[in-house]
Amino acid sequence: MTCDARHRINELSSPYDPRSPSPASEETPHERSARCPAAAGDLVRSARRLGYTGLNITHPCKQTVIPHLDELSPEAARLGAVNTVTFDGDRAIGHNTDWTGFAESFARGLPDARTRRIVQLGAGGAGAAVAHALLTLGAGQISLIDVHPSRAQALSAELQRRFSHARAHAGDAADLKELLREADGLVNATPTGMVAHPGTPVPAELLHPGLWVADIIYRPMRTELLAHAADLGCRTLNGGGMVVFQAAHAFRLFTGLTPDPERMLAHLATLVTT
Ligand SMILES: NC(=O)C1=CN([C@@H]2O[C@H](COP(=O)(O)OP(=O)(O)OC[C@H]3O[C@@H](n4cnc5c(N)ncnc54)[C@H](O)[C@@H]3O)[C@@H](O)[C@H]2O)C=CC1
Ligand SMILES: O=C1C[C@@](O)(C(=O)O)C[C@@H](O)[C@@H]1O
Repeated sequence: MTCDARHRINELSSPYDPRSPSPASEETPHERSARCPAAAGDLVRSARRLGYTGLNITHPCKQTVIPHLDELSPEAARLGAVNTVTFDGDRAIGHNTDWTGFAESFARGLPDARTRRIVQLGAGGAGAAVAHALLTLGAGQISLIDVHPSRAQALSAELQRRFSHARAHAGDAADLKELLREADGLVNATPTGMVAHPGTPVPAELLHPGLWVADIIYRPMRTELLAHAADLGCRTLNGGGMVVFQAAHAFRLFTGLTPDPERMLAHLATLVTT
């Protein structure tokens, strides 16, 4: 759930924090993002009281919401991140459909891609879900690179514990050229390339036609990285599939119904036109 949606819920229920110095509508974006994690528990309680069936949770609340839940699905517990909450009577249950969303998108979009060695940029929340999906699908080894090396090291240590020591390691940005030369695929799980953060996280000259390249950014669908990769003849996967399938899986949890992903993908294409 976005902060704006949360504001709407707060307007319907009692204010979540009477000590708040300024009404939500007057907050700066910085103030708003600073209070989001702290408000997660109040939000879950308000939504339950108002009769919501469930919620989607987004950055930066996917971890901070966990202490306010009664139960986690096994995968949400393993990942330590929740993007979907369902209510079952009085119980709030946390799920993670980011990783299943990426897994389904990857399996459909690059069905026979070699996954012996993969380089992944970005070891944040979405990066954790993507790496978990790739290793669950059978990837041999993932090299994680992040501008904050400690994040790549922490995620790699978690993946080693969850899968095996040999299947994840934290790489150094200085070794990117070498790592890509040996790799079957590259995944961008950083914000670099978004409309708000233009550019590419990998210089075009480091790409080669033997790589498949996946980007989880979906605004724009064709990032600079994907454009360079496609020009070289690489197989590419955009972020539209992940966002659609994580939503489809959440919808199934909320309603018990399986939505039509083709229709959702077509609809997304009309919404994201850049
Ligand atoms: N398709 C989808 O359904 C989804 C897509 N996303 C996309 O994934 C992006 C990342 O989201 P989160 O993981 O939640 O953000 P985050 O802020 O938790 O993690 C991003 C990570 O990337 C690192 N980073 C930034 N620039 C880098 C660079 N040039 N090279 C290496 N590392 C770099 C940061 O240090 C950080 O650790 C978002 O900006 C969004 O575009 C996120 C969630 C779902
Ligand atoms: O991170 C995201 C994106 C999202 O917040 C959205 O705005 O569509 C929905 C979340 O379920 C997902 O995990």
